[in-house]
Amino acid sequence: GSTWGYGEENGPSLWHKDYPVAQGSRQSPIDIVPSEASFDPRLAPIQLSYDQCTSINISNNGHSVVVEFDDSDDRSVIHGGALPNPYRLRQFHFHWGEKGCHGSEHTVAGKAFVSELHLVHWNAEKYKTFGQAAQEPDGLSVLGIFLETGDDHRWLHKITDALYMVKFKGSVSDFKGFNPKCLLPSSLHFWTYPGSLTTPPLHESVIWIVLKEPIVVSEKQMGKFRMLVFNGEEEDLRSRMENNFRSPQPLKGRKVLASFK
Ligand SMILES: CN[C@@H]1CN(c2cccc(OC)c2)S(=O)(=O)c2sc(S(N)(=O)=O)cc21
Ligand SMILES: [Zn+2]
Repeated sequence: GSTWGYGEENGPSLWHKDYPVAQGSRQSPIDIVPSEASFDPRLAPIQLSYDQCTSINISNNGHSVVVEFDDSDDRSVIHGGALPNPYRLRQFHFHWGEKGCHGSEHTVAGKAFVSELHLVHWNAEKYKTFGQAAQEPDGLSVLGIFLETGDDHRWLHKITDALYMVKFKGSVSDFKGFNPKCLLPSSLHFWTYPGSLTTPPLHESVIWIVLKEPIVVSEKQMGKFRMLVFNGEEEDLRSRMENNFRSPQPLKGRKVLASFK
C-alpha cells in the first residue's frame, strides 16, 4: 500500500523503497552490546526537567499511541548525556509485540523486552521548528525506556485507562496534567549513540539515549495496548495494533557510549 506500516505489504523490510535512507549509515534501532559500549566519564548525568510539563492530548496515529506536549517554550526539557544543550519534550509513544512476545525496538545483547517507551525531544535552541530539527543530525533526542512484565505499574493505568478513547486511527482525546516522570525507572544509567527515527521518514537526526533499567508493567496493562487498532473506524479491515516495532539495524562502525561502568 502507499502508506507505510508494519504489515506484510508495507512493513519495515519494504520501507527502503519510499525511504532509501532506511539503508543509511546511522539507522535505529540497534542491538546494544554492553561489553562493547565504552564508559565515558565525560557524559553528564541525564536530567529531566518535566515538572512544568503540559501534556495536551493522547491520540492514535495509525502506528502507535502518542501523548503530545506543549513545546512552545522550554518548560519541559531533557539535558545531559552527550546533548550540547537542553532539548524540548514534544511527544511520547510506545512500541510493543503481541501477547507473550517481545516488542521493543532496541535489544540488549540480543535480548528484546515486551515494549519500549520513546520520549521525543527536539533542539529548539538551534532550530526554529520541530519539522526542521527532525531533519538535522543533532535535531532530535529520543529517550528510550524498556518495559518488562511483572506487577502492575502504579501510574501506567493513567495511560491504559485512556486507550479505549483512541482505539481507532485518527482518534484524539484530551489528556492533560500527565507528567511522564512517573514512567522513569530508579536508575538513569544510559547508553547513547547517534541514530535515526525508527519509523519513516527514518531521518538520521536522533541522538539516542537508552536507559539500562527497564520499568515493570503487568501483562494485563500491556493487553490494553493491544485493544488499539491500526485502522480507522470507517475501514472494514480490522487489524489489532501490535508488533509495531522495527528490528535492530547494522551498527556500521558507530560507537555506543555508556554513562556507567
Ligand atoms: C511516525 N513517526 C513518529 C512521529 N514523528 C514525526 C512525524 C512527522 C514528521 C517527522 O519527521 C519530519 C517525524 S516523530 O518525530 O515525533 C517520531 S520519533 C519516532 S521514534 N520511534 O524514532 O522515536 C517516531 C516518530
Ligand atoms: Zn518510537
